[in-house]
Amino acid sequence: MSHSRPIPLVAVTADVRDADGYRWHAAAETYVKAVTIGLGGLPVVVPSLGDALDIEALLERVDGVLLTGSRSNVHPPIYGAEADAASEPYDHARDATTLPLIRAALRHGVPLLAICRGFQELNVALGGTLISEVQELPGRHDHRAPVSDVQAERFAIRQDVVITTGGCLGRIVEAEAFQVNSLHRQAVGRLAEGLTVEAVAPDGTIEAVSVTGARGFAVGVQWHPEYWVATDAPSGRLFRAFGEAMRERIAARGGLATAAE
Ligand SMILES: N[C@@H](CCC(=O)NCCCC(=O)O)C(=O)O
Repeated sequence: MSHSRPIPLVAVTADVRDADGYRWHAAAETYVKAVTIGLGGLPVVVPSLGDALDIEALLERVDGVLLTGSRSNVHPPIYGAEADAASEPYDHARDATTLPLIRAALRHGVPLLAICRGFQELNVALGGTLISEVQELPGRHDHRAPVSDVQAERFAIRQDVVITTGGCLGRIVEAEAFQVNSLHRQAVGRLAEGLTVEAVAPDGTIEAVSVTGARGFAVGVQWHPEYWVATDAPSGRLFRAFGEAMRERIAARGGLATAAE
């Protein structure tokens, strides 16, 4: 059976958690649901196996990569900073997987959407740095999640972002400024050379980037478009653009290989 509108297969990155005597590789439901609801894709959670994961084989089979958010932080020595208790928790297995995955996806032109930690991984993967506890820095606002036991309150849309004029994100979301949610303690420090700023917060925090001259869709956002993808216009447009980029690549590669063909 061929699809008139192909269903992109989307690699979704996983956190590593230890519980009940097992090591789990997991992605939050909001991300995998956003792939289905937001772009009509088929999510596949990719274990953070580091060198044991055949990234080239993965990228041959998937149509895009979604880098998820996480409460864990990229290990600071990776970008030349000191590791201290304040920047914990870490997820070394995830770092060892996502950073090479980002570089390989960009090399092959595989569409990539990076969210929050994923956005920070994109900057680090291309040689940039991060700053920790951004809320403690002079002139910066508090970008952490509101204190609440209710997820909808933690992911509330409440922070202004201003879109870079003439950038790709502005064309995607069809807006010059809008509000987003904000659930992060770290932020971009030194922007990687290969990235273009697509949005900033009022305090100057970089909130979105694109990969300069990328072969395909390659966008990262510090906020969480997955959470309100069904109801928030900029979130929905971003996921639909990600989906269309994957469908264009599928078509350019001769369509989906399906069992019936
Ligand atoms: N840990 C990093 C990245 C932030 C991030 O991905 N947040 C998502 C977690 C959502 C939650 O708190 O439930 C940072 O803090 O900057």
